[in-house]
Amino acid sequence: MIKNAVAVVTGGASGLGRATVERLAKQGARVVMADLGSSKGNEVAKELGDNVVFVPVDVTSEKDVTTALETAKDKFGRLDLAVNCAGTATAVRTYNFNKNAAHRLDDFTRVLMVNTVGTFNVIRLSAGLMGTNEPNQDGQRGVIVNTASVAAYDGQIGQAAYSASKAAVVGMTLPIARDLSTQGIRICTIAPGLFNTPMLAALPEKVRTFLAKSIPFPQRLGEPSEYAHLVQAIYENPLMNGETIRIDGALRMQP
Ligand SMILES: NC(=O)C1=CN([C@@H]2O[C@H](COP(=O)(O)OP(=O)(O)OC[C@H]3O[C@@H](n4cnc5c(N)ncnc54)[C@H](O)[C@@H]3O)[C@@H](O)[C@H]2O)C=CC1
Ligand SMILES: C[C@]12CCC(=O)C=C1CC[C@@H]1[C@@H]2[C@@H](O)C[C@@]2(C)[C@H]1CC[C@]2(O)C(=O)C=O
Repeated sequence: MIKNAVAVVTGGASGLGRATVERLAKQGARVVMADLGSSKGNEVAKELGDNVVFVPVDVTSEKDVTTALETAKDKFGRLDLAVNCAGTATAVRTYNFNKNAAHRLDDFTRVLMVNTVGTFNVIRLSAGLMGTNEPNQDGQRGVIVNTASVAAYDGQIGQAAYSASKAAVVGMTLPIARDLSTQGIRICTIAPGLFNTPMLAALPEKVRTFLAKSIPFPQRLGEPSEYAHLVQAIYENPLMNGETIRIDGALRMQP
């Protein structure tokens, strides 16, 4: 049960992460919201009350993530759930033949650093803290939930970096489940389709309507609360482990 659990949610100040923090806090969990110092983390944490603490974190930094985990331990006594929502996207073709310009290598690296390396950084450090928990009657010590994307499977034009970064998250899920099984730590990845968050709000209305029309059913963008619902379901179902779950209204993205 999520009540009284202690969670860390990266990217928790916006979109899917924020909805997750809200849902967990409403259900009686205590949450460390980890997001960039430049995010709205402080404001959002104040809105959500005493069971939510904001810690400025860049997920690619060992020091920052360690500070967030120490906050979970010092303030709430333990860590039961880590949710990786921090992420960034880009839309650049591999080669722009009109401008004779190749995809910048540092753009590719930046997306991989945040989405892939940042996710792994949080997983490896969270696992250490969860490993110190007393196991429950099933032998479980903790749960980790990652966020990939349907772009891991059907990436669109301009999505080489983003799709590669998310496919890596899908790829690491099973081996990590195997690595952490000895300590009773489960890990699953969610692959969202198209969700109504600031990441998509940046696209023109016409593009968003076009994208939503490509979803078989329901033919609309997903609500962040629907993602948060799945995080809770994964936490509460002891047999879910090592798997990536699409939540996408049967969407298969076109080129
Ligand atoms: N919105 C959508 O349709 C979809 C989103 N996703 C993924 O879901 C996750 C959440 O996305 P949204 O909520 O839509 O985006 P968002 O842009 O609303 O939220 C992302 C959050 O991550 C934070 N962040 C970015 N870089 C960070 C870093 N280095 N360290 C710590 N925090 C960092 C941002 O400050 C922001 O608060 C991302 O991983 C995204 O790739 C996947 C599929 C679909
Ligand atoms: C590539 C997309 C769609 C077309 C466009 O005009 C701009 C884009 C940049 C952001 C991309 C867009 C689409 O591919 C869906 C994703 C990949 C979006 C970033 C997050 C996104 O919603 C996702 O992860 C979907 O699974």
